[in-house]
Amino acid sequence: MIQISHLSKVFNPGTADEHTAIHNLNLDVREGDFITIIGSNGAGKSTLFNLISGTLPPSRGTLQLGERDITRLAEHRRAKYIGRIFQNPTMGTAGNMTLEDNMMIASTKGFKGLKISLNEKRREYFRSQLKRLDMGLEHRLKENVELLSGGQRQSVTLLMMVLSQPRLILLDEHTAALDPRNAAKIQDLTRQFVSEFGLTCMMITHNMQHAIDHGNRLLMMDRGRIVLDVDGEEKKRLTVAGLVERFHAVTGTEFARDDALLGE
Ligand SMILES: Nc1ncnc2c1ncn2[C@@H]1O[C@H](COP(=O)(O)OP(=O)(O)OP(=O)(O)O)[C@@H](O)[C@H]1O
Repeated sequence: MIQISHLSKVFNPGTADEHTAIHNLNLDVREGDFITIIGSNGAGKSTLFNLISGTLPPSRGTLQLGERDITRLAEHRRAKYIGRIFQNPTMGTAGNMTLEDNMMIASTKGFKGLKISLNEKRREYFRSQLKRLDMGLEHRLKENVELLSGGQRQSVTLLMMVLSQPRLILLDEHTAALDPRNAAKIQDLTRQFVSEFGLTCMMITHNMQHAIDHGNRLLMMDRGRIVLDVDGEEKKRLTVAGLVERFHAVTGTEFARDDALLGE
């Protein structure tokens, strides 16, 4: 579905600050894959997402989405196919606009959508979708999104993303800024949407247990490389202790993130 070949990213090339954040990385994401990604600090996880979404151009290598080479495709044009949710719950929605206008923009992919009719039929559709979140938001269509809590806002972002039907969804620690109850709620919704809509999804998490509990495939990154790629039955058998051990075995270093082990 998405094929990443010999992808490299070098920051500040030719200077004293030169740093290779992604090293000759190869990855074939299959249709319907739900991939969780863990890695030590600075492993290159967000840089990989920046390269996939087109936020950054690669130094070398190619990205192919289906039959199409998207290596040089501008970020805003990729956005139709590749959706991304960030840690910060305020980033996925426009706070000073109403919930229904936010949903209208997402469902029609652009501001011009507002000129199309936001009629009662559409409102009813938005209400029925918002009900899925089980947060009572179906009664708050006319409220500005900035009035919602972080957890509610991130749920709306997730719902809007799913409804806009991108081919690939990138979740960049999308629950890390939420309190544990809301984080668990969003993780549950993520799991539910992925299976219900058959989404293809990549999720960065610092929580090893989440990485084990979610998805069908797990990648571990270290210093710009994928050092572990596990799926199927082997993934189901993973444990946090086992992952830490394997990280040590393949990299020769300790996993440098305490929060990953503490499950915070
Ligand atoms: N714009 C940039 N300019 C220079 N160096 C960068 C830039 N973006 C990232 N880096 C460096 O590239 C490396 C990988 O960073 P990245 O943010 O992708 O890691 P990460 O795995 O997401 O880490 P974390 O878990 O700490 O968020 C780091 O050493 C980082 O300092």
